[in-house]
Amino acid sequence: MTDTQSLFSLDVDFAPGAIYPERPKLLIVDDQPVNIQVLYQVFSASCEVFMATSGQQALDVCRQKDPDLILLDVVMPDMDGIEVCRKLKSEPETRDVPVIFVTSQDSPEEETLGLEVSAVDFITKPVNPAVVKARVKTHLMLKIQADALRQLASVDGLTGISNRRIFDERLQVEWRACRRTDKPLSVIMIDVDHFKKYNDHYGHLEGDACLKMVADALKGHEWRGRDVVSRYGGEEFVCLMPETSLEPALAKAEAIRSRVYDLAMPHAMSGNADRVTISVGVACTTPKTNESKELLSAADEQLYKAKEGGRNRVEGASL
Ligand SMILES: Nc1nc2c(ncn2[C@@H]2O[C@H](COP(=O)(O)OP(=O)(O)OP(=O)(O)O)[C@@H](O)[C@H]2O)c(=O)[nH]1
Repeated sequence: MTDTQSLFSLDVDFAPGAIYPERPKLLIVDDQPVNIQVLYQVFSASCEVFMATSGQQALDVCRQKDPDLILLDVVMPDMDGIEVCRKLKSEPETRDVPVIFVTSQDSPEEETLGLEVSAVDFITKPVNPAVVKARVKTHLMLKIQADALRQLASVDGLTGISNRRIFDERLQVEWRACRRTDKPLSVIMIDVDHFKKYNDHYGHLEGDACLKMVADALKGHEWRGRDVVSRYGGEEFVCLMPETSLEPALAKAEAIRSRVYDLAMPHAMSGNADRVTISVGVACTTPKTNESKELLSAADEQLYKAKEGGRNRVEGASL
Protein backbone atom coordinates (compact mmCIF):
# COMPACT_ATOMS: atom_id res chain seq x y z
CA MET A 1 0.00 0.00 0.00
CA THR A 2 1.38 3.44 -0.92
CA ASP A 3 1.40 6.37 1.50
CA THR A 4 -1.28 8.01 -0.57
CA GLN A 5 -3.56 5.05 -0.17
CA SER A 6 -2.80 4.70 3.51
CA LEU A 7 -3.72 8.33 4.18
CA PHE A 8 -7.12 7.97 2.64
CA SER A 9 -7.79 4.28 3.12
CA LEU A 10 -10.07 4.87 6.10
CA ASP A 11 -12.78 5.91 3.69
CA VAL A 12 -13.22 4.20 0.34
CA ASP A 13 -15.19 7.16 -1.02
CA PHE A 14 -12.20 9.38 -0.68
CA ALA A 15 -9.78 8.30 -3.34
CA PRO A 16 -7.54 11.00 -4.77
CA GLY A 17 -8.00 11.03 -8.52
CA ALA A 18 -11.59 9.82 -8.20
CA ILE A 19 -13.61 12.45 -6.33
CA TYR A 20 -10.67 14.74 -5.86
CA PRO A 21 -9.29 15.76 -9.27
CA GLU A 22 -5.77 16.34 -8.06
CA ARG A 23 -3.65 15.96 -4.96
CA PRO A 24 -5.09 18.05 -2.14
CA LYS A 25 -3.05 21.19 -1.48
CA LEU A 26 -1.90 21.52 2.11
CA LEU A 27 -0.26 24.60 3.61
CA ILE A 28 1.86 24.01 6.73
CA VAL A 29 2.69 27.10 8.78
CA ASP A 30 5.17 27.07 11.65
CA ASP A 31 8.02 29.40 12.58
CA GLN A 32 10.13 26.34 13.48
CA PRO A 33 11.27 24.55 10.29
CA VAL A 34 11.79 21.35 12.27
CA ASN A 35 8.05 21.21 13.06
CA ILE A 36 7.23 21.75 9.39
CA GLN A 37 9.57 18.92 8.55
CA VAL A 38 7.66 16.48 10.79
CA LEU A 39 4.34 17.30 9.11
CA TYR A 40 5.94 17.33 5.68
CA GLN A 41 7.07 13.73 6.23
CA VAL A 42 3.48 12.77 7.08
CA PHE A 43 1.84 14.40 4.06
CA SER A 44 4.35 14.81 1.25
CA ALA A 45 3.39 11.54 -0.45
CA SER A 46 -0.33 12.20 -0.48
CA CYS A 47 -0.65 15.97 -0.72
CA GLU A 48 0.93 18.86 -2.54
CA VAL A 49 2.59 20.55 0.42
CA PHE A 50 3.37 24.27 0.72
CA MET A 51 5.21 25.78 3.66
CA ALA A 52 5.42 29.12 5.42
CA THR A 53 7.48 30.17 8.43
CA SER A 54 5.68 33.40 9.31
CA GLY A 55 2.13 34.73 9.41
CA GLN A 56 2.68 37.15 6.55
CA GLN A 57 4.24 34.43 4.40
CA ALA A 58 1.25 32.20 5.18
CA LEU A 59 -1.16 34.87 3.92
CA ASP A 60 0.90 35.38 0.74
CA VAL A 61 1.18 31.64 -0.02
CA CYS A 62 -2.50 31.17 0.68
CA ARG A 63 -3.50 33.85 -1.84
CA GLN A 64 -1.14 32.45 -4.48
CA LYS A 65 -1.67 28.70 -4.05
CA ASP A 66 -5.28 28.46 -2.90
CA PRO A 67 -4.70 25.52 -0.50
CA ASP A 68 -7.45 23.07 0.47
CA LEU A 69 -6.45 23.05 4.12
CA ILE A 70 -4.04 24.87 6.43
CA LEU A 71 -2.18 23.44 9.42
CA LEU A 72 -1.42 26.61 11.37
CA ASP A 73 0.91 27.06 14.33
CA VAL A 74 -0.64 29.28 17.00
CA VAL A 75 2.43 30.81 18.64
CA MET A 76 4.56 32.70 16.15
CA PRO A 77 6.49 36.00 16.42
CA ASP A 78 5.17 39.10 14.58
CA MET A 79 1.76 37.73 13.61
CA ASP A 80 0.38 34.79 15.61
CA GLY A 81 -1.83 32.03 14.21
CA ILE A 82 -5.02 33.54 15.64
CA GLU A 83 -4.39 36.79 13.78
CA VAL A 84 -3.50 34.93 10.57
CA CYS A 85 -6.73 32.95 10.80
CA ARG A 86 -8.75 36.12 11.47
CA LYS A 87 -7.28 37.74 8.36
CA LEU A 88 -7.89 34.63 6.22
CA LYS A 89 -11.53 34.51 7.29
CA SER A 90 -12.04 38.20 6.54
CA GLU A 91 -11.16 37.87 2.84
CA PRO A 92 -13.54 36.23 0.31
CA GLU A 93 -10.60 34.61 -1.51
CA THR A 94 -9.45 32.68 1.56
CA ARG A 95 -12.38 32.50 3.97
CA ASP A 96 -13.50 29.01 2.90
CA VAL A 97 -10.12 27.34 3.46
CA PRO A 98 -10.36 25.18 6.61
CA VAL A 99 -7.75 25.96 9.27
CA ILE A 100 -6.54 23.41 11.82
CA PHE A 101 -4.50 24.89 14.65
CA VAL A 102 -1.42 23.01 15.70
CA THR A 103 -0.55 24.03 19.25
CA SER A 104 1.56 22.98 22.21
CA GLN A 105 -0.78 24.66 24.74
CA ASP A 106 -4.17 23.03 24.65
CA SER A 107 -5.86 25.35 27.17
CA PRO A 108 -9.64 25.84 26.91
CA GLU A 109 -9.06 29.61 26.51
CA GLU A 110 -6.86 29.08 23.47
CA GLU A 111 -9.27 26.56 22.01
CA THR A 112 -12.18 29.00 22.49
CA LEU A 113 -10.22 31.78 20.83
CA GLY A 114 -9.38 29.50 17.90
CA LEU A 115 -12.99 28.46 17.45
CA GLU A 116 -14.06 32.09 17.64
CA VAL A 117 -11.88 32.88 14.64
CA SER A 118 -13.47 29.89 12.83
CA ALA A 119 -10.73 27.25 13.01
CA VAL A 120 -12.22 23.81 12.34
CA ASP A 121 -10.01 21.77 14.68
CA PHE A 122 -7.03 21.62 17.05
CA ILE A 123 -4.08 19.26 17.06
CA THR A 124 -1.58 19.22 19.90
CA LYS A 125 2.18 19.07 19.56
CA PRO A 126 4.07 16.82 19.43
CA VAL A 127 1.82 15.58 16.66
CA ASN A 128 0.77 11.97 16.42
CA PRO A 129 0.97 11.05 12.69
CA ALA A 130 -2.10 8.79 12.78
CA VAL A 131 -4.21 11.43 14.53
CA VAL A 132 -3.12 14.29 12.29
CA LYS A 133 -3.75 12.18 9.16
CA ALA A 134 -7.23 11.21 10.32
CA ARG A 135 -8.18 14.78 11.19
CA VAL A 136 -6.80 16.19 7.95
CA LYS A 137 -8.66 13.54 5.99
CA THR A 138 -11.95 14.38 7.73
CA HIS A 139 -11.63 18.08 7.04
CA LEU A 140 -10.51 17.57 3.45
CA MET A 141 -13.62 15.47 2.85
CA LEU A 142 -15.82 18.16 4.38
CA LYS A 143 -14.05 20.73 2.19
CA ILE A 144 -14.79 18.67 -0.93
CA GLN A 145 -18.45 18.46 -0.01
CA ALA A 146 -18.60 22.18 0.75
CA ASP A 147 -16.85 22.97 -2.56
CA ALA A 148 -19.40 20.81 -4.41
CA LEU A 149 -22.29 22.66 -2.75
CA ARG A 150 -20.70 26.02 -3.47
CA GLN A 151 -20.25 24.93 -7.09
CA LEU A 152 -23.94 24.00 -7.33
CA ALA A 153 -24.96 27.31 -5.80
CA SER A 154 -22.78 29.26 -8.20
CA VAL A 155 -24.18 27.99 -11.50
CA ASP A 156 -27.17 29.35 -13.41
CA GLY A 157 -29.52 26.41 -13.89
CA LEU A 158 -30.63 27.26 -17.42
CA THR A 159 -27.36 28.17 -19.12
CA GLY A 160 -24.70 26.43 -17.02
CA ILE A 161 -22.59 29.59 -16.70
CA SER A 162 -21.98 31.28 -13.37
CA ASN A 163 -24.79 33.25 -11.78
CA ARG A 164 -25.10 36.80 -10.56
CA ARG A 165 -24.00 35.95 -7.03
CA ILE A 166 -20.65 34.78 -8.33
CA PHE A 167 -20.31 37.81 -10.55
CA ASP A 168 -20.98 40.16 -7.63
CA GLU A 169 -18.46 38.31 -5.47
CA ARG A 170 -15.78 38.31 -8.15
CA LEU A 171 -16.39 41.97 -8.89
CA GLN A 172 -15.57 42.80 -5.27
CA VAL A 173 -12.44 40.66 -5.33
CA GLU A 174 -11.15 41.98 -8.65
CA TRP A 175 -12.07 45.55 -7.80
CA ARG A 176 -9.84 45.34 -4.73
CA ALA A 177 -7.06 43.55 -6.65
CA CYS A 178 -7.03 46.15 -9.46
CA ARG A 179 -7.13 48.96 -6.91
CA ARG A 180 -4.10 47.47 -5.14
CA THR A 181 -2.15 47.07 -8.37
CA ASP A 182 -3.47 50.21 -10.12
CA LYS A 183 -4.72 48.19 -13.11
CA PRO A 184 -7.86 48.78 -15.20
CA LEU A 185 -10.99 46.68 -14.78
CA SER A 186 -13.63 46.33 -17.50
CA VAL A 187 -17.23 45.17 -17.46
CA ILE A 188 -19.25 44.10 -20.51
CA MET A 189 -23.03 44.09 -20.14
CA ILE A 190 -25.12 42.26 -22.72
CA ASP A 191 -28.86 42.25 -23.33
CA VAL A 192 -30.81 40.26 -25.92
CA ASP A 193 -32.78 42.64 -28.17
CA HIS A 194 -36.58 42.49 -28.25
CA PHE A 195 -36.58 39.31 -26.24
CA LYS A 196 -40.11 39.78 -24.97
CA LYS A 197 -41.32 39.67 -28.57
CA TYR A 198 -39.19 36.56 -29.14
CA ASN A 199 -40.87 34.82 -26.19
CA ASP A 200 -44.30 35.98 -27.25
CA HIS A 201 -43.82 34.76 -30.80
CA TYR A 202 -41.83 31.52 -30.36
CA GLY A 203 -42.85 30.56 -26.83
CA HIS A 204 -41.00 30.46 -23.53
CA LEU A 205 -39.22 27.14 -24.21
CA GLU A 206 -37.74 28.47 -27.45
CA GLY A 207 -36.83 31.59 -25.47
CA ASP A 208 -34.91 29.41 -23.02
CA ALA A 209 -33.13 27.65 -25.89
CA CYS A 210 -32.20 31.04 -27.33
CA LEU A 211 -30.68 32.15 -24.01
CA LYS A 212 -28.67 28.92 -23.88
CA MET A 213 -27.32 29.60 -27.37
CA VAL A 214 -26.29 33.10 -26.38
CA ALA A 215 -24.60 31.75 -23.24
CA ASP A 216 -22.76 29.13 -25.34
CA ALA A 217 -21.60 31.85 -27.70
CA LEU A 218 -20.22 33.75 -24.71
CA LYS A 219 -18.55 30.67 -23.25
CA GLY A 220 -17.02 29.84 -26.62
CA HIS A 221 -14.76 32.88 -26.57
CA GLU A 222 -11.22 32.80 -25.34
CA TRP A 223 -11.22 34.18 -21.82
CA ARG A 224 -8.32 34.74 -19.49
CA GLY A 225 -8.03 32.93 -16.16
CA ARG A 226 -9.56 35.67 -13.99
CA ASP A 227 -12.30 36.71 -16.43
CA VAL A 228 -15.87 35.94 -15.34
CA VAL A 229 -18.86 35.32 -17.62
CA SER A 230 -22.22 35.25 -15.85
CA ARG A 231 -25.93 35.37 -16.44
CA TYR A 232 -26.89 38.56 -14.69
CA GLY A 233 -30.61 37.80 -14.75
CA GLY A 234 -33.37 37.28 -17.32
CA GLU A 235 -31.98 37.96 -20.80
CA GLU A 236 -28.99 39.88 -19.47
CA PHE A 237 -25.39 38.65 -19.31
CA VAL A 238 -22.28 40.26 -17.87
CA CYS A 239 -18.53 39.73 -18.25
CA LEU A 240 -15.78 40.89 -15.93
CA MET A 241 -12.31 41.47 -17.35
CA PRO A 242 -9.63 42.29 -14.77
CA GLU A 243 -6.48 44.06 -15.91
CA THR A 244 -8.17 44.97 -19.18
CA SER A 245 -8.42 48.49 -20.60
CA LEU A 246 -11.31 49.84 -22.65
CA GLU A 247 -9.90 49.07 -26.11
CA PRO A 248 -9.53 45.27 -25.70
CA ALA A 249 -12.80 45.12 -23.80
CA LEU A 250 -14.54 46.89 -26.69
CA ALA A 251 -12.90 44.48 -29.13
CA LYS A 252 -14.15 41.52 -27.08
CA ALA A 253 -17.64 43.03 -26.91
CA GLU A 254 -17.72 43.49 -30.66
CA ALA A 255 -16.54 39.89 -31.19
CA ILE A 256 -19.36 38.67 -28.92
CA ARG A 257 -21.94 40.80 -30.72
CA SER A 258 -20.90 39.52 -34.13
CA ARG A 259 -20.76 35.92 -32.94
CA VAL A 260 -24.35 36.06 -31.73
CA TYR A 261 -25.34 37.74 -35.00
CA ASP A 262 -23.60 34.98 -36.97
CA LEU A 263 -25.61 32.33 -35.10
CA ALA A 264 -28.47 33.58 -37.32
CA MET A 265 -31.23 32.52 -34.91
CA PRO A 266 -34.42 33.71 -36.66
CA HIS A 267 -36.38 36.49 -34.89
CA ALA A 268 -39.35 37.35 -37.09
CA MET A 269 -40.63 39.99 -34.65
CA SER A 270 -37.39 41.81 -33.94
CA GLY A 271 -38.05 44.84 -36.09
CA ASN A 272 -34.41 45.77 -36.52
CA ALA A 273 -32.95 42.51 -37.90
CA ASP A 274 -34.12 39.16 -39.26
CA ARG A 275 -32.39 37.37 -36.39
CA VAL A 276 -31.58 37.46 -32.68
CA THR A 277 -29.19 40.29 -31.87
CA ILE A 278 -27.67 41.69 -28.71
CA SER A 279 -26.87 45.16 -27.46
CA VAL A 280 -23.69 45.60 -25.49
CA GLY A 281 -22.47 48.22 -23.02
CA VAL A 282 -18.82 48.38 -21.93
CA ALA A 283 -17.28 50.36 -19.07
CA CYS A 284 -13.72 50.52 -17.81
CA THR A 285 -12.04 52.12 -14.84
CA THR A 286 -8.91 51.92 -12.72
CA PRO A 287 -10.47 51.54 -9.27
CA LYS A 288 -9.62 54.32 -6.82
CA THR A 289 -12.49 54.12 -4.34
CA ASN A 290 -14.36 51.38 -2.49
CA GLU A 291 -17.38 51.74 -4.73
CA SER A 292 -17.58 49.15 -7.50
CA LYS A 293 -21.24 49.89 -8.27
CA GLU A 294 -20.30 52.90 -10.37
CA LEU A 295 -18.62 50.61 -12.91
CA LEU A 296 -21.78 48.52 -13.29
CA SER A 297 -23.94 51.64 -13.59
CA ALA A 298 -21.62 52.97 -16.28
CA ALA A 299 -21.83 49.70 -18.25
CA ASP A 300 -25.60 49.80 -17.87
CA GLU A 301 -25.68 53.38 -19.19
CA GLN A 302 -23.65 52.31 -22.22
CA LEU A 303 -26.03 49.41 -22.78
CA TYR A 304 -28.94 51.82 -22.69
CA LYS A 305 -27.11 53.98 -25.24
CA ALA A 306 -26.65 50.95 -27.50
CA LYS A 307 -30.39 50.22 -27.26
CA GLU A 308 -31.26 53.83 -27.96
CA GLY A 309 -28.79 53.91 -30.87
CA GLY A 310 -30.66 51.16 -32.72
CA ARG A 311 -29.64 47.91 -30.91
CA ASN A 312 -27.30 45.21 -32.30
CA ARG A 313 -24.36 47.45 -31.41
CA VAL A 314 -21.64 48.10 -28.86
CA GLU A 315 -21.13 51.29 -26.86
CA GLY A 316 -18.42 51.93 -24.31
CA ALA A 317 -16.76 54.49 -22.10
CA SER A 318 -13.97 54.88 -19.54
CA LEU A 319 -14.76 56.33 -16.12
N1 LIG B 1 -37.67 32.32 -22.06
C1 LIG B 1 -37.20 33.07 -21.06
N2 LIG B 1 -37.54 34.38 -21.02
C2 LIG B 1 -37.07 35.12 -20.01
C3 LIG B 1 -36.25 34.58 -19.01
N3 LIG B 1 -35.92 35.57 -18.16
C4 LIG B 1 -36.52 36.70 -18.61
N4 LIG B 1 -37.21 36.44 -19.73
C5 LIG B 1 -38.02 37.36 -20.53
O1 LIG B 1 -37.21 38.34 -21.14
C6 LIG B 1 -38.06 39.43 -21.52
C7 LIG B 1 -37.32 40.72 -21.33
O2 LIG B 1 -38.10 41.72 -21.88
P1 LIG B 1 -37.79 43.27 -21.76
O3 LIG B 1 -37.01 43.54 -20.48
O4 LIG B 1 -39.07 44.00 -21.97
O5 LIG B 1 -36.80 43.59 -22.89
P2 LIG B 1 -36.80 43.23 -24.44
O6 LIG B 1 -38.10 42.73 -24.91
O7 LIG B 1 -35.62 42.34 -24.67
O8 LIG B 1 -36.55 44.64 -25.10
P3 LIG B 1 -35.21 45.45 -25.26
O9 LIG B 1 -34.31 45.04 -24.12
O10 LIG B 1 -35.64 46.87 -25.14
O11 LIG B 1 -34.63 45.13 -26.58
C8 LIG B 1 -39.31 39.31 -20.67
O12 LIG B 1 -40.39 38.96 -21.49
C9 LIG B 1 -39.01 38.15 -19.72
O13 LIG B 1 -40.15 37.36 -19.43
C10 LIG B 1 -35.93 33.18 -19.08
O14 LIG B 1 -35.23 32.61 -18.24
N5 LIG B 1 -36.44 32.47 -20.12
